Amino acid sequence: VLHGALSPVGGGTCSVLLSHCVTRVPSELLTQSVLLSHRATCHPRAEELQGHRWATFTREEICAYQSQPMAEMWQRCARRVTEAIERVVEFAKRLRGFLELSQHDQIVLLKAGAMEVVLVRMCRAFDAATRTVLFEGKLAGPELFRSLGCPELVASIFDLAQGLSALRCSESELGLLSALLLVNAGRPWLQDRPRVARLQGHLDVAFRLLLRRTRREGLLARLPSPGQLRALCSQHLEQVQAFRRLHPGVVSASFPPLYRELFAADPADVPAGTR
Ligand SMILES: O=C(C1CCS(=O)(=O)CC1)N1CC[C@](c2ccc(OCc3ccccc3)cc2)(S(=O)(=O)c2ccc(F)cc2)C1
Repeated sequence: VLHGALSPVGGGTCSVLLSHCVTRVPSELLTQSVLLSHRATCHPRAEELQGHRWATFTREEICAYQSQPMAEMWQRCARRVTEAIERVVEFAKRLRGFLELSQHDQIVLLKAGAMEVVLVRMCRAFDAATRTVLFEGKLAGPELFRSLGCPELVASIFDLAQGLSALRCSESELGLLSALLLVNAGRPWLQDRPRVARLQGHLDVAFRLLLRRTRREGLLARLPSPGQLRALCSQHLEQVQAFRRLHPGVVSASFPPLYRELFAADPADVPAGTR
């Protein structure tokens, strides 16, 4: 699925015409194109989030979610996170230099980093005052997700969103942070590590210059650590396995193919030659 989504045929990249800002230095051009790619692939858009006074779910609606079967709630979340990951794939395709990497390395970087970008992007849809997140059109607290049966994972997701929203990141900061979560030369299985490292270097310089320009250098020390993001993604994988043991067949029968490919690859799915 990921391979198909990356094929240039499926929606070409839009190389942003930055003709109107001839005075900018390369790193500011890069920052601007990352910001445009980020804004184009986040939903809802920043304006919609700020302007709108989102409603919270009523007690009855929360009870309805809490009494849904576990499999139904898992399917809902799997569908929504897959939609979010598809937008992250689109964001990656618009990142200058990403599509020039080998398909193999593009897939390696997305498999390792797409979920981390979704978790970082989540803080945009998070309301710190009420500790709620936008879910299916209204603001939901962790208790709404009770029927998932994984309270620690839900708590970790909310903690991360709470921590990130306290940093009050700008869309440019979130865009460059997301780009650096994807273009990470430290990921395992990369074929052309030096090439990824060069692209990562440009993004790192652009991020640092942005932070210096806006006097936000202190942000770097307060961002979630790679270990925290990795731990959350591992917790998610453990819970997917636990869910599959409780409900054999549901994931393969009714979860999105992209979700299955990323988080529930069956040994049986692996091409015979490499089993
Ligand atoms: O916020 C987003 C999107 C971020 C990218 S965007 O472009 O700004 C559109 C909005 N989210 C995408 C969907 C959401 C999501 C987040 C993490 C996640 O982790 C994997 C998982 C799978 C199954 C069970 C538990 C956890 C799954 C879905 S959600 O459903 O609202 C959800 C929320 C809290 C929670 F505790 C569980 C689910 C949050």
